[in-house]
Amino acid sequence: MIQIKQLVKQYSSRQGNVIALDNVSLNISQGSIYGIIGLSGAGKSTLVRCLNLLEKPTSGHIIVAGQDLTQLSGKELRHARQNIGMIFQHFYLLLSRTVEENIAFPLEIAGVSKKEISVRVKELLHLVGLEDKASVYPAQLSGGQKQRVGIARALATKPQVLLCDEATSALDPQTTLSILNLLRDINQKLGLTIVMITHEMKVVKEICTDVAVIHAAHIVENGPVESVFIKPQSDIARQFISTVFPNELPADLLQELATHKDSEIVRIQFLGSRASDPIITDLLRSCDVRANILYGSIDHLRSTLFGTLTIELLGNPEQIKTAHRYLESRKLNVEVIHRGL
Ligand SMILES: Nc1ncnc2c1ncn2[C@@H]1O[C@H](COP(=O)(O)OP(=O)(O)OP(=O)(O)O)[C@@H](O)[C@H]1O
Repeated sequence: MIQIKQLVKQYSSRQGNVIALDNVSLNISQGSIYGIIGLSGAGKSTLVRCLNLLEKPTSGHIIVAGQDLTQLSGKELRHARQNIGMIFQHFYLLLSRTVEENIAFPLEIAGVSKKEISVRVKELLHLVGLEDKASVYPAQLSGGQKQRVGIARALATKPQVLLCDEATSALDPQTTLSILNLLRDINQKLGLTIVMITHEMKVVKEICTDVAVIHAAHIVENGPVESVFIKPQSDIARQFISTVFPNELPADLLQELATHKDSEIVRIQFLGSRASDPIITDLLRSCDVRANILYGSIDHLRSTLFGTLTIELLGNPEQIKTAHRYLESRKLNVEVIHRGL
């Protein structure tokens, strides 16, 4: 649905040139919820603004639904943008207009008839659960309700793509979850492609199907969320994952464990139904090793269970090797944290 090809964005200022995006390429498939995560200054906002050409790329191509936006004239671009809705951290609602007038705004600009606008606004109010707020002003709404209006307004022209720039960053955790659930429902109901720009891994964990990690103007890794969580390739991805699945052992415990002989500390990760398997009992029954459980957690990655278990395997090198082979035969991801053989 969206292809980003060799995108470069350079800003020039008195202090010199800043390369905000350096040769960024990504494919975002139709119907996905694609998270783009990075620290402050990584280039996320620049990327999302380039996606609908609010920011003109220095070079590269943005292809949305087969159309290269970088090649369009002003008029063609305005038309193409109707296919790309956008919501923002600070909502940007028109304060002098009621909820229904805010939602109607893009339809008025698109020249839709009053009768059609009225029907469409009712549908949208229903979609975001704000039927009873049609005539109130933004000042009378909570943050979550304001974002619902933002979503309804963004969907007014029936876009195929919704860009979300830190859409839940101004909301409390409970409201964040309700907005994320709404976005997931809309993605499923309408087959909408959603791009979520965020600095919070919990957003990715809750609803994204795919994720790209952006760092210092580069995409450092990307792929289906499960693959990135199970086998992160970069330190920055590992750091983000540890904010939602903490798995670090206390340093003093690690130091003490490091003095053990004939021991290996491993982290085992499992997805889906494997999370409920009695792995440790099976391991101890099948292999002649002892196991010391150090840390375990289990939570959801979207709707799939994702578990982490850190254990110390105790035995001679041959016994530990056999234990590894056994865990691998169970299709578990095993990472060695320390080897004291
Ligand atoms: N208009 C501009 N002029 C000059 N430099 C800019 C401009 N906009 C962004 N930058 C620089 O480009 C880099 C990327 O900024 P960007 O706002 O895209 O990052 P971000 O990941 O969205 O960060 P944040 O989460 O803090 O908004 C930063 O070094 C920033 O200082």
